[in-house]
Amino acid sequence: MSAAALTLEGVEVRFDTATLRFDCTVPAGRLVAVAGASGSGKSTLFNVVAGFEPPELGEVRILGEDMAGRLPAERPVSVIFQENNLFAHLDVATNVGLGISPSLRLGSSDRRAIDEALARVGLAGFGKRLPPTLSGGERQRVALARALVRHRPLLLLDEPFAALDPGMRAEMRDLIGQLHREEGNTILMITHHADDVKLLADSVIFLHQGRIVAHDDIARFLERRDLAAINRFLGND
Ligand SMILES: Nc1ncnc2c1ncn2[C@@H]1O[C@H](COP(=O)(O)OP(=O)(O)OP(=O)(O)O)[C@@H](O)[C@H]1O
Repeated sequence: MSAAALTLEGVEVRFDTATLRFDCTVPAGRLVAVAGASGSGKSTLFNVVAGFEPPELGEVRILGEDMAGRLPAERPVSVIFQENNLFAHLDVATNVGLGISPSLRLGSSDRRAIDEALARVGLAGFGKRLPPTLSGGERQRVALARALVRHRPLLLLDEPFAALDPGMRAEMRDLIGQLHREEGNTILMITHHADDVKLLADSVIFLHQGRIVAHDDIARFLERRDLAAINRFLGND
């Protein structure tokens, strides 16, 4: 049997005012929405997986490997945040190149890979532009291109559409769906929008007060009526 993309086993994070506990197994190749009210623990879950928040207890495994002691840069993970994923003073191609080589030692095949990734996200010819001259949607697509050249098996998207208008949201959603189908990677995506869940995710991790209270295939999740927090999220009466 192939290893799960992600396993959280007895993971516990303690803050002054909250203790969060996570247990879940995400099979490889899924596009999982991570949802829940503000303060339910979504960002903390991502921080634990990416290595920014070492848990007090428990084990984080990615593709079967224990991540204990592995720094964020050493984990097979890429993260895209809501905003500020790019260095404003570096052009688009250089920002993407950082995904290949943090010291920017780039050969000609690397430059081809950068151009190819920009083309895949619909930004062919944007290489020399500086991030402040791009729209919010374009900047997020540059961040996606950088994730593409990294080829990490696990991609964490922390509300990647939050700063975008509805038209750009829909475009980004389509692009992420398409790239996920092409790459066959595993994606976890935090969202506050039921539409993103319905249109993009194949399964859902739903958090409530620092616990994963549901982890369902999308069809089962949309039928749930047993938890008030999920009803609120889905807009059920
Ligand atoms: N560094 C920290 N120090 C103390 N408490 C924290 C810290 N980070 C998170 N918490 C607490 O942990 C809980 C979960 O926070 P978290 O940011 O993970 O929620 P969230 O679901 O991502 O919220 P939002 O949707 O508002 O971003 C909250 O009670 C929060 O106050």
